[in-house]
Amino acid sequence: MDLVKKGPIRYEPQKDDQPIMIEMAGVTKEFVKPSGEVHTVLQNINLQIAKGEFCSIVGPTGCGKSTTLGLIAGFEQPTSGIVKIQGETLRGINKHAACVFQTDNTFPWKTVIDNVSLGLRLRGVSKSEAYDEARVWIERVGLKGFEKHYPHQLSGGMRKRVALAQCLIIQPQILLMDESFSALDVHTRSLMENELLTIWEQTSASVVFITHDLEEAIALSDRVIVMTAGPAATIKGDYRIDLPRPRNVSEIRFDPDFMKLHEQIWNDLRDEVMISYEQIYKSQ
Ligand SMILES: Nc1ncnc2c1ncn2[C@@H]1O[C@H](COP(=O)(O)OP(=O)(O)OP(=O)(O)O)[C@@H](O)[C@H]1O
Repeated sequence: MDLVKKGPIRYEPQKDDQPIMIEMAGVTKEFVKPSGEVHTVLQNINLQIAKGEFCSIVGPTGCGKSTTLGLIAGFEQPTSGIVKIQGETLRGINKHAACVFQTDNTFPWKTVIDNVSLGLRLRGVSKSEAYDEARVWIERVGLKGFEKHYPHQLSGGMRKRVALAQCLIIQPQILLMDESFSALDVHTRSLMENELLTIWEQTSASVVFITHDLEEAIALSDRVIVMTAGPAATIKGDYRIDLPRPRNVSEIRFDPDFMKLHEQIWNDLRDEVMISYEQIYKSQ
């Protein structure tokens, strides 16, 4: 199985029959430290993600995964290079994208139905219509009966479902997920991963999923991108995950092809993790 592309090339979508949704062309991102020193986080990132593609990004801690997501969301602007969404240069916030972070996106003073319907209300949809649509999404994420509950009355997994419904109700073309399930216990996490796949398969959303967990990345994705250790991180490998769908994330881990992919990608990732550890050790 020769699934990896390496070297200074443009990383193209695996769903090559679909139009490009996200493009990063020659993207470099620098931050200026309080000392005035320039810190280059990302260096010349070239990446294309197709419509409907599920793409995970893995890499050592601090390499710039969240920064990459922030650039696609439009929270950050590239220092050089371009981010394009559906062929248009992104200026300001990406209106096609919704984000699910590690911490809850829910508003604690709003009920589940008010949290979930909020995105539609902000787009001018009437309360009754927004509530009707919210009920559909609340049921879809398995929270029927909890419409009137407040976030503090729910478990962490249930709050994550609210956050997902809150994002998905606006039918985003891009779903950006930053370690979204990492705070969940292992059982809730696999349930949520399977539910995410079921919902995603019914949409044409492109997903960019950041995780530290390589198994999670392989189990969910069409494609896993490995980043190098920073500073000036770049893309080291781009792996096609040609495992059959629909997938059960708990079962797919025992597939021999999964294990082979895991070994191959981990070989790449491990070297970067070791470089990152050395850097942290030397800086102490
Ligand atoms: N707004 C900012 N100002 C200055 N430096 C920043 C800013 N945002 C991120 N950085 C720096 O950029 C680097 C990459 O951070 P980022 O959060 O993107 O990495 P990451 O790969 O997501 O990390 P982790 O895996 O630990 O979550 C870090 O050195 C971080 O300190």
